[in-house]
Amino acid sequence: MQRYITPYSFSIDDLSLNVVIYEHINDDFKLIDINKNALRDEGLEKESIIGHYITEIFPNIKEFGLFDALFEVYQSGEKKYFSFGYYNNHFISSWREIEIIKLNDDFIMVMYKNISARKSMEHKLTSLGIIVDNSFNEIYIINAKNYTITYCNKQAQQNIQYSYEEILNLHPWQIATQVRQEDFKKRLKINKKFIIFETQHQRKDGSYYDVEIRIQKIKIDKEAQYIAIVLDTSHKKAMEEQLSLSKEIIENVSEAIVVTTIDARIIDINPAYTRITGFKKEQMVGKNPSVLKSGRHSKEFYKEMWESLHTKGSWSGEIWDRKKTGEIFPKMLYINTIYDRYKQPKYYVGIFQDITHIKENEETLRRLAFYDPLTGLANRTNFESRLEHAINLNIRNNTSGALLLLDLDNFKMINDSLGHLVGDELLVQVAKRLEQIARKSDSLCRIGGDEFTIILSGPIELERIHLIAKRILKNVKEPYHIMGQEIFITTSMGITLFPDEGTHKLDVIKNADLAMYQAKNDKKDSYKFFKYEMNDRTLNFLRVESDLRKALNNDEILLHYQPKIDPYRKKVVSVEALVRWNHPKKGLVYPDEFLSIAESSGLINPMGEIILHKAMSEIKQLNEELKSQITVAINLSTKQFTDRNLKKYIFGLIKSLPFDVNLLELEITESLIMDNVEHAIELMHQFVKKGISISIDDFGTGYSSLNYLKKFPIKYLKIDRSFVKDITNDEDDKAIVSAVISMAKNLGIEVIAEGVETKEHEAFLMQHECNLCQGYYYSKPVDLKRLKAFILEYNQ
Ligand SMILES: Nc1nc2c(ncn2[C@@H]2O[C@H](COP(=O)(O)O[C@H]3[C@@H](O)[C@H](n4cnc5c(=O)[nH]c(N)nc54)O[C@@H]3COP(=O)(O)O)[C@@H](O)[C@H]2O)c(=O)[nH]1
Repeated sequence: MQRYITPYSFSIDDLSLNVVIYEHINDDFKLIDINKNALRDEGLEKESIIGHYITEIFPNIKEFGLFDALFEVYQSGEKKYFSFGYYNNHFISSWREIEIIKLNDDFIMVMYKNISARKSMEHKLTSLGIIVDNSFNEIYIINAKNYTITYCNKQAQQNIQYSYEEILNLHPWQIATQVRQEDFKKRLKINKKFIIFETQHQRKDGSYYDVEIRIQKIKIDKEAQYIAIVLDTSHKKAMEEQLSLSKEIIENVSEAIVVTTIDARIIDINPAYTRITGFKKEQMVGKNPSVLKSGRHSKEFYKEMWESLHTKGSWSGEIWDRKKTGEIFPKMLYINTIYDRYKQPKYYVGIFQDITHIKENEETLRRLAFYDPLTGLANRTNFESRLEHAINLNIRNNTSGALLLLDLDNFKMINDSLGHLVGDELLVQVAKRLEQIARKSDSLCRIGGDEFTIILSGPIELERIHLIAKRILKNVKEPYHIMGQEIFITTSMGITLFPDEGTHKLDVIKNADLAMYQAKNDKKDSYKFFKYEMNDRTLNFLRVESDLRKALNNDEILLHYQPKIDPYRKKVVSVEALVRWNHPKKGLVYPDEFLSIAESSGLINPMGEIILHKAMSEIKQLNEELKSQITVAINLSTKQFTDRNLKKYIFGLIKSLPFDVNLLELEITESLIMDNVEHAIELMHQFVKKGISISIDDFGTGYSSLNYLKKFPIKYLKIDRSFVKDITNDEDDKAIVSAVISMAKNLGIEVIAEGVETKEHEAFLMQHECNLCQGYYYSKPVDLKRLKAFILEYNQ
């Protein structure tokens, strides 16, 4: 008999809901009745559960809150609705929506429906919403009728930088701004499942990014909508561009590139690889790069390469390989390992360059560093190291070697007159002749313009050295036929023995140099053995002499002029020509450094002629330009004065230039006259007769003989600057200078004071009626241009 009473007049089996009746007994709920729907839904047999407690039927019932809910309703009598997820093994397997009603006595009615399907749909929709919202793609829903955007996800807002509300006010073509409105609509109208196209989206700030848009027509709530899924492809595009750039670079670089698997099978090569080796891609793919092996390297070489690849992941070095033609060539190879994402070696990439030309250049540079490009002989650097080696060898073997240093005589003249091409060819031919004389074990070098050396390796006897030296002189002076001309040249040679006369290369070279200069100065076309008497002073003398010889030909001799002043009229009346040497290496050289050498080597005569010619023509030009009558005083040295040609030369110049003889003054020293008084007086008279003035230079430093002075036809007497220097404070100098001035006056000789450096000097000299003054107080010796400027300013 049914003991519970439901609110319904019909049986619980007639209810469409699932119904279960429990009775509260012993703090548990015993299942009293269950309707058919519930049995079917739960898949239960009525007999197996009737009379069982709920905690027996659902052992984990307390976990779902149902037990507590039953108890609550039992105690309060109040109806209770709630839903719960029923789960097994922690997974919700089904959902129930429940109404619990207290019946009569201790009975409780539970009505419920299985809402799993609805719950699952709700869950799906929520998940989809989350997915859509959080998708990395921009997602838009567009109304198919008016093309307004009705939805966009977060990514869309983030990418185009508009707010959700702002986007809802936009049309798709206001975002994909490069697609015109009509085109956009046209594309959507094409009856396809979905359309895909690439364009760009414009952000709110006006900037663009690449996108791929997929649009599909769907129905939402029976309304036609477009769903647009937009993928930001800017990274992809950039990667594509990067890739295509990399590919382009690989295809076009001049370096060969080869990619191999880790077991060294070629998988790719670039066009430069084919260009360099001659092998095409199809011939190389699958092969081991070692097919190019030249056979030049040892097994150890390759072993080391692989070891480096395995331990360091890279190798680089020069390697010789073979081209398809069989030709062996050097290459600079860099191999690197490419690793996969698990840091495992995956490929090797080899990059190489054909360095044949670099090797050739290195060889050329090596040759240039050690060999003379014109003759192919060893150059100075090479010579010095060979000499050092030869000295050491002879020291070890207790033998003697010899160094022969040759300098061609008057080579410069040939070079200058016949041109450098002839000069070069002459050097080449001289080198060839010397090569024929030197033995294989001797070392022939060209150490400078026209300087050659031969190192005769020891042991060598003196007799043989003489023999070789004579052969050299003989062979060198044989005529040369160059560019249709017959040319003659001789050489001067210095010889020294080593280690006997020097154990250091520089000493040996210096000795040979000294001997060579000696040969050149004594008699060209000769050789000289070094002697210890040839010391540094000699060498300097010989060098200066040799350089001076060149200076005369090279127009290195020039003149400076120092004005002589009439202090009463404040006028430049005369100038003294003072020689200077514009040395190609040392710059301006003063007479103290070269005059005595010029004198003792006899070069003073040709140099004196240059000075006379320059001084007279330059002052003639100056007088013409300034319309002046300035006298030029030219110094004459003893050797010049005794030169028979001097008079002829000066008279010749006066005539040929022509030069106003009244403006020419010759300065000679007392000592010059005293060397040969009769000749001097005779010559002076001849000059004076012609109209030339004579002045006595450095008066007071030599004989200062008044007796003689009376006999000399001189116009001026120059008081040496050593007396003038102290005239303002040295009583002796004061006395000497005033005496000389008055004495000269008595003899009708005018006085010029040298070394006037101060106003006081000038004042003293004027007080004693000195005629002319010369010195730094007015002007130092200056070049012609500055002299002109000085005269213009001073004579104003
Ligand atoms: N045979 C030739 N001898 C020449 C020629 N040119 C110059 N010389 C002689 O060389 C000596 C040195 O001359 P230089 O170095 O040119 O010196 C001259 C002046 O610079 C110097 N001088 C002139 N004024 C002063 C001064 O106020 N103070 C000072 N400390 N030095 C001064 O004196 C030299 C000129 O001397 P001098 O000839 O005696 O007037 C010198 O002996 C020259 O003669 C040449 O072409 N041929």
